[in-house]
Amino acid sequence: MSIKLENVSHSYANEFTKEMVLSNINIELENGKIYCVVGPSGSGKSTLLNIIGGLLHPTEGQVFIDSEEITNFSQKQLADLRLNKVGYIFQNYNLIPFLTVKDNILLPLRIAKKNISEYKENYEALMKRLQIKDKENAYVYQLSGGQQQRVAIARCLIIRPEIILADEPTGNLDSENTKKFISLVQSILKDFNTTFVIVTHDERLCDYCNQTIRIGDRSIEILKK
Ligand SMILES: Nc1ncnc2c1ncn2[C@@H]1O[C@H](COP(=O)(O)OP(=O)(O)OP(=O)(O)O)[C@@H](O)[C@H]1O
Repeated sequence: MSIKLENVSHSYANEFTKEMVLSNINIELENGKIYCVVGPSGSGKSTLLNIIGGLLHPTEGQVFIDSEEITNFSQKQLADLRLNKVGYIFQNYNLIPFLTVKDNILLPLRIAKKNISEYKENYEALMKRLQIKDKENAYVYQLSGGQQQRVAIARCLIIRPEIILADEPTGNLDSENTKKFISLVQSILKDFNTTFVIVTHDERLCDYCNQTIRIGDRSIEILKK
C-alpha cells in the first residue's frame, strides 16, 4: 500500500501543557519498499508510526492510504483497516504468555472473526519459513528471544497485511538475530508485496532499507539512496 501524509502535525495536550511533536509533515511512502525511521529519543518516531497505521489521529493534516483518506474514517473503518491490512511488530512482541505459539499466531484471525481454515496454508507456510513448527504447542515463555520474535512476525503475517509497522523490532536482539531479521524482512517483502516501516535506534538497519526517514527537532527528511 502507498501512504501519504499531507501537512500532518501532532501535539499531545493535557490541562497544563501542550507538546508539539510533529510539525507539518509531508511524506509519501511507496508500495513494496522498506522505510527506516530514525531520530533521537522523544523526536516522535512512534507517534509517526501510530499515525501511519491509523492508531492515532493527528491533530492536523491528512493521511491517505492508497489514495483513501483515513483521517476521515469512522471508528469502524479504522478498526477494519487495522484488522485486515496493517500488521504490527513491537519491541517486546506483545505476545500472550498463557497462550501457545499457535494460538498467539491465530489470535488476529479470531479477533477479526475470520474463517481460520482459509488461512491454514498460510499458517503452515509461515511455520516452516520461520522455523517454529516444532514449537507450535509451546507457551511463549518457553521460547528464546529470537523465537519469540519469529512468532510475533508470524502473527503479524497471518492476515497477509499490506503494510507492516515495526517499532524497535531488533531492540532486544543480538547482532546475529538482527541479521536474520533483516533477511527475513527482505524475503517477506518479495513474497507478500507489502510496505515495511521500521522505527529503530539501530542505524545499521538503514543500510538494508530503501529509504531512511530522519526525524529531527520537528523537522523530517527522507534521505534518498
Ligand atoms: N500518549 C502520550 N501522551 C502525552 N505525550 C506523549 C504520548 N506519547 C508520546 N508522548 C510524547 O511525545 C514525544 C514523542 O514521543 P514518541 O514516543 O513518538 O518518540 P520516539 O521518537 O518514538 O521516542 P523513543 O525513541 O524514546 O521511543 C515524547 O516527548 C513523549 O513524551
